[in-house]
Amino acid sequence: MKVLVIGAGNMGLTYAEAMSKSKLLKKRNLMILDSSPEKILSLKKILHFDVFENLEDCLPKADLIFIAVKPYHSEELFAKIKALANPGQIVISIMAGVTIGTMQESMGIPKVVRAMPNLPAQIGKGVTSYTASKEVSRIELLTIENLLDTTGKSIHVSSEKFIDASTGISGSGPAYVFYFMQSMMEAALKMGFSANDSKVLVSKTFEGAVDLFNQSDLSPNSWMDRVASKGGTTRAALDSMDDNNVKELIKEAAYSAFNRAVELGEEK
Ligand SMILES: NC(=O)C1=CN([C@@H]2O[C@H](COP(=O)(O)OP(=O)(O)OC[C@H]3O[C@@H](n4cnc5c(N)ncnc54)[C@H](OP(=O)(O)O)[C@@H]3O)[C@@H](O)[C@H]2O)C=CC1
Ligand SMILES: O=C(O)[C@@H]1CCC=N1
Repeated sequence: MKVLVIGAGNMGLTYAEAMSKSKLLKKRNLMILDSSPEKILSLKKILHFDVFENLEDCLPKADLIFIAVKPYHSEELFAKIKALANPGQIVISIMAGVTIGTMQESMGIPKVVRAMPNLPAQIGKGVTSYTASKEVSRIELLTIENLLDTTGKSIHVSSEKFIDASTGISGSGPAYVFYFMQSMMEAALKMGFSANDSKVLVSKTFEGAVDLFNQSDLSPNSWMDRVASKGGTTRAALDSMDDNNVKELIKEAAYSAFNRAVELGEEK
């Protein structure tokens, strides 16, 4: 099986590295294409895969086409792919919003998988949701799941609605965590800690809390109760967040990302 990754950015390069290093692909079965000349130069220094500058030279050889460009680059790319593709090829797209129907029609390829990964894929700790058009067979889907798992954990979802929804939870989610971290680091700096101490205090707090959560069946609410003493400091902070409606605002933010994913699909 030959895989072509289109778009060597944050996500495309991450998947190219992970898939080419896994035992799933034989040597030299990973091709990568990017439109930026500087990126091509740096990619050529990486030895796990073959680098291409023109679609004509690589697309016809691919069994699986992994699309990792920004949604606003997709329309132009699809038209070029359509001229070279054959209907037996399989497309996996990680683009936010762009629907399976649009991809089938614009590329003339019936077998399409839509997936939504997240940035921790870069360190093998990503989570990816995926769903497929009915033309993709069970065996093909199993192979694709194994490829997605090279960057972490994947979950199959029953419809594209859940791809847009997981964009609002896990796809964009790392940025919400960084937002919270940034806010806490700014508070620590204001309290007089050095930049380095602020970073250590905040990052270790996140790491420890997530590890605790993962090692038990307790809900986040139960863990909050274990930290908060009656009339104590944590309760003062949690009450302040509740008074300011922070939980509702976070839910609203996740819905904004979900809605934006749906909107991106409608813009096509
Ligand atoms: N970043 C994230 O955390 C996540 C991103 N995604 C999705 O992944 C996709 C990629 O995002 P990300 O990796 O951050 O984006 P990047 O901008 O980092 O990477 C995209 C790359 O594709 C290149 N490119 C653009 N058009 C073409 C083309 N026609 N042929 C070949 N290469 C092309 C770009 O080149 P140039 O820079 O010259 O335009 C760039 O190098 C997006 O659709 C996004 O929705 C999904 C989940 C998480
Ligand atoms: O912000 C975006 O549109 C992409 C999709 C999920 C994460 N980044």
